[in-house]
This record gives sequence, structure tokens and C-alpha cells, in this order.
Amino acid sequence: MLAKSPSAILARSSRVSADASGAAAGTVPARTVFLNDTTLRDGEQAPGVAFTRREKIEIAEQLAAAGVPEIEAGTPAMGDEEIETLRSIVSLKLPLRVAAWCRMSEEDLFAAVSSGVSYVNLSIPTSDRQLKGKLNRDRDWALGALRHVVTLATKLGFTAAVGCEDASRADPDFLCRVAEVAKEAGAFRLRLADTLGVLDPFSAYALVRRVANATDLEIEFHAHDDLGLATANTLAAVTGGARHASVTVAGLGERAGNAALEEVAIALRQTSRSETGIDPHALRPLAQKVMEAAGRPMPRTKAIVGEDIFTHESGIHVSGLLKDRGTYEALSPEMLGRAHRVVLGKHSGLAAILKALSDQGLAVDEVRGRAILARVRDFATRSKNSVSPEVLKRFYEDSFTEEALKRRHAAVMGV
Ligand SMILES: CC(=O)SCCNC(=O)CCNC(=O)[C@H](O)C(C)(C)COP(=O)(O)OP(=O)(O)OC[C@H]1O[C@@H](n2cnc3c(N)ncnc32)[C@H](O)[C@@H]1OP(=O)(O)O
Ligand SMILES: O=C(O)CCC(=O)C(=O)O
Repeated sequence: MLAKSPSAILARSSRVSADASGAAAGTVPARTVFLNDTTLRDGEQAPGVAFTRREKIEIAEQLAAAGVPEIEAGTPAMGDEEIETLRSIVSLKLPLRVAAWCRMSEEDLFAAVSSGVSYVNLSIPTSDRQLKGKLNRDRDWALGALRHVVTLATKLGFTAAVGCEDASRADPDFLCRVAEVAKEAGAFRLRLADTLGVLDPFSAYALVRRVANATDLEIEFHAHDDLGLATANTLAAVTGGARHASVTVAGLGERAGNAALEEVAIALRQTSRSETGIDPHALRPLAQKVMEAAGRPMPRTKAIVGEDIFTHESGIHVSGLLKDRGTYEALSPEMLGRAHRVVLGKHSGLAAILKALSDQGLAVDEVRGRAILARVRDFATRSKNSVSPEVLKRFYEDSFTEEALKRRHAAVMGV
């Protein structure tokens, strides 16, 4: 058993250095918002997802390479395997903070000591619904437990943050009181969790603003995507005063998942010019790695990292893009290390056909171009796929045959 006895842990507490988890040495980009990635903790809580130690290590390395300043790498209370994995990640001395998630309990905290992390997120339910419903406790108990466990964590040498589970359904006055006690007990940050994903951007803003005005603790916001609003709520929380956003790669997480790291990083940059220090080029390889390890396919439409996000088919769009890319492209593919692409399919128009032919050194007049377009549409509908350059070339060659001439005639006559 790796977890040590409380007395053994207290005896060595003075040796727990604030930098044991490899907090960054070297160049750190100027950030205005800090993304705390919890792919290895809340991301892995997605049903059926179970990373191996090797996968966790590789994901941690990629997160560091992408410029993520802090990761929540696991839950020591889960036992020896998780503790050993956390130790392996800490031992890499990556240029990021490695934190562990703990319930507000001595037992979890002692397991965290065994894991070698320096940062702990100590979580306590803050809504009456959860306090009563799952713990059969009340607010006074919560404040007492918080004071006791955070004080102990500080004595043990941890840098401790307090996680307010179900903060979005909690009494805001009570959250302010939690912030006060957390601060007195030595916590450095308060995490407001929208555990059930019930907030919208207006209520997320109001909640964070309210608590941020009442405390000088740094605020982190942790969103869930049950209403499809996790990223929007995270941006609103940042506007409300949160300097830290809890995110996961590709939004992997409990139920509908969390706020996606790549969405929050790029949306902040595009909409409010906030800098997170994340390398945009690293986002797609990172998402591919995480989805592969999670055993889940990445939706082609996934914002920022999906296969199709810079691919255009519709005739009107392609016609516009050919004249001026800015007509249908607001996000730069190059900024994300990607390339703009046009495909031929059911929604193509003549301009796209002519351009695709000319890319192969071929030219046709409008009538033949429209006949080829009719075949492209037919092919795409039957095959449910785009038309490749090879198939297009065949349509081009066919367009000289008698049969094609007939088809062309029918197309022109509309029969
Ligand atoms: C919103 C979130 O994402 S919270 C994080 C969720 N993460 C996880 O659950 C991580 C994976 N979990 C596990 O491996 C296990 O549940 C463990 C190791 C944490 C606990 O395992 P078990 O001892 O078997 O307990 P079990 O899972 O059945 O129940 C959870 C216990 O934690 C208690 N608990 C829940 N939240 C807290 C809290 N913040 N502080 C203290 N205790 C808590 C529950 O009341 C329950 O205890 P009880 O059985 O005395 O009522
Ligand atoms: O309390 C916390 O630390 C957040 C836990 C969590 O993942 C959640 O509430 O969704």
C-alpha cells in the first residue's frame, strides 16, 4: 500500500517543497488567463474512459508542450495505481504545476502526500442540496471541515485551493463565507464549479462577479457542458473576474463534458484578446492524442480541432472564398497550423468545378462544366462522399463521350 500513515506523513511534511511538482522554470508566456487542465482527472471521469499510466504521462507531456501552466492529474484517493501514476507525472518535472483532486478529508489529503504533488484542490459540496443529500451535513459542518483540512494541507506543505462543488446551486452568500474561511485557513484559490452545468453566461458572470468582489482569493471557474454552454460560461466567468479556467482537451468529461481547452484558449484570444499562453499549433495533435487514448472518435465538426473546420463545399461559399478568403473565413487556419481546403460535393457550384479542374491543368466551357457538376452532385449523393480529383478527372474525360453529351443536353434543357 503506498498511502502512508498520518503520523509518518506529518513527520515528513516539512520536506514537501512548494516546487516538488516541477512548477515552471524557463520561459513562461505573459498570460492574462490561466488554463488549468483537468483532462487527466475530470476528463477521465467520462464514462468508459480509462487512461493507462503511459497515456497519462504522454498527455501530460503534450499539455506541457502546448503551454498549459497547470494540470489536475488525478485523484489520489483512488488508490495505489493512481498515486503511482501521479508520482510518475510529478517526477517528469514538466514546466507546469501538477495538482491532485481531493475530497475535503484528511484521508484524501494523506493519499495526496503519497502522490508527491505540491498542489491540491480540496473539494467540498457547497449547495444545501448536495450537503444534505449526499453527505447528510449542513453549512456549519462544511465550514468546519474546510477550515480543518485546508489548515492541515498548509501545514503539510501543500499549496491548497478550495473547490466549491455545485457552487452554481449554492447560496452566493454562503460561497462568500466559504471564500472567507478558505482564505483564513491558507488557501490560495477558490474554484467555483458549475457541477451540473446549469448556468448560462449571464448567471455565470453574475456568480463569479459576486464572489470575486467579496474575496481577494484568485477565482477559478469549472464548467460542465450539459446545456452546451460550458465554453460560453467560462468566457463569461473570465469577464466576471475568474483568472483561472478549468478545462479539458476536446471537452472530455463527466456526462456532456467540460469546457474544451482549445475552445476556451482560442475563443478568449479571438473575442477578448486575452492571452492564455497556449500554442495554437499544438491543439489538434493534443486533441487527437486524448481522443485516441479515450477510445472516442473526434467529431469532424469539433470546434478548433475537428477535421472539417476549414473545409468548404457550398458553391456560394467557395465562389466567395475564391474571390476573397475573408468572405467566409474568420478564423485563420494558419494560426492553428491548419490549411484551408475545398471539396466537391452535392452543394458545389460551377466556380468550384472550374477551379478544381484548373488545379489539374484542365479547362472546360460553362456547358460542360455544368454537366460535370451534375455528375458531381449525383456521385456525392450516391456515395455520401466528396468527389476526389481522380473521379473529377474521369467525369471530365466522360464529358467528351456521346453519353455525356446527351446528359449535358438533358441538364441544359432541365429534363
Ligand atoms: C463533481 C466531481 O467530479 S467530484 C469527483 C468525482 N470523482 C470520483 O468519484 C473519482 C473516482 N472515485 C473513486 O474512485 C471512489 O468514489 C473514491 C475512491 C473517491 C471513494 O470510494 P468509496 O470509498 O468506495 O466511496 P463511494 O464512491 O462509494 O462514495 C463516495 C463517498 O465520498 C463522500 N464524499 C463525496 N464528496 C465528498 C467531499 N467533498 N468531502 C468528503 N466526502 C465526500 C460520499 O459521501 C461517500 O461517502 P459515504 O459512503 O460515507 O457516504
Ligand atoms: O469541486 C471541485 O473541485 C470541482 C469538482 C468537479 O469536477 C465538479 O464539480 O464538476
